Amino acid sequence: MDIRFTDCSVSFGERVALHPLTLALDERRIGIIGLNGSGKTTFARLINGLVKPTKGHVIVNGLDTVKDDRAVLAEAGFIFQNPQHQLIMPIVADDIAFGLKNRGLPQHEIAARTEAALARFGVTHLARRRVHELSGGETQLVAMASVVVTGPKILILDEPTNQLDLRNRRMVADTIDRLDEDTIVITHDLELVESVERLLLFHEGRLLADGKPAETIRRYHEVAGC
Ligand SMILES: Nc1ncnc2c1ncn2[C@@H]1O[C@H](COP(=O)(O)OP(=O)(O)OP(=O)(O)O)[C@@H](O)[C@H]1O
Repeated sequence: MDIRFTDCSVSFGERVALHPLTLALDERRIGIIGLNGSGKTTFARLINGLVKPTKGHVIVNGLDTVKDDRAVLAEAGFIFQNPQHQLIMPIVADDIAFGLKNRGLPQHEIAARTEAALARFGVTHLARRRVHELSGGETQLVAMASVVVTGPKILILDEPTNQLDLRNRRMVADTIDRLDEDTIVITHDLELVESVERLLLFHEGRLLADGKPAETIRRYHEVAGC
């Protein structure tokens, strides 16, 4: 990935969610940690243009998140903290096909790509299931398949193991590890980011640490006071 933040800040009314930040990200595996409300999600949403900078610019693989907003959405896929909210169609396979239909692809290509995405995430057996009947782990895998099928180069995952039991957590973590796409993972699950190439720590809307996981996690314990 090639993501550049230039003097970028975000305010919601009076509240500063992100203080001015200049930063370049070019690793394949990046993690983001920090206390609740520290600015992690705001930072991540800047990357695919869901949040626009109040000041400054964010450039993602050469695209400006304000000027090229549609192209940025295609470049960087976002899997939300509660992925059930991003599943739109009632049936799993239809949900995975939805983004492809929107792009006007021919039916045979939609069918082939949907099938490949189901297989890639190990959810072929769930193709005809209702999305609201899926377990937490299944929902996470289907949400990843629905985003990845459209071909983003970067995947942003917001707390992907939140609320998963030990087995589903392991399955989702292994799936993330094997992704070909570049990933940015926001999490409170420190095990999930202990082997990323670069780990960022946000605190009160500022980037407080940025480096190898062990050192960033040490700083996190310091600011958390435990
Ligand atoms: N749309 C919004 N409108 C107003 N304030 C917002 C909005 N989005 C975020 N904030 C505020 O910005 C700050 C940073 O929020 P953000 O969601 O980025 O934190 P976070 O580190 O992801 O938190 P968590 O771990 O709890 O998910 C918080 O004080 C939050 O209340």
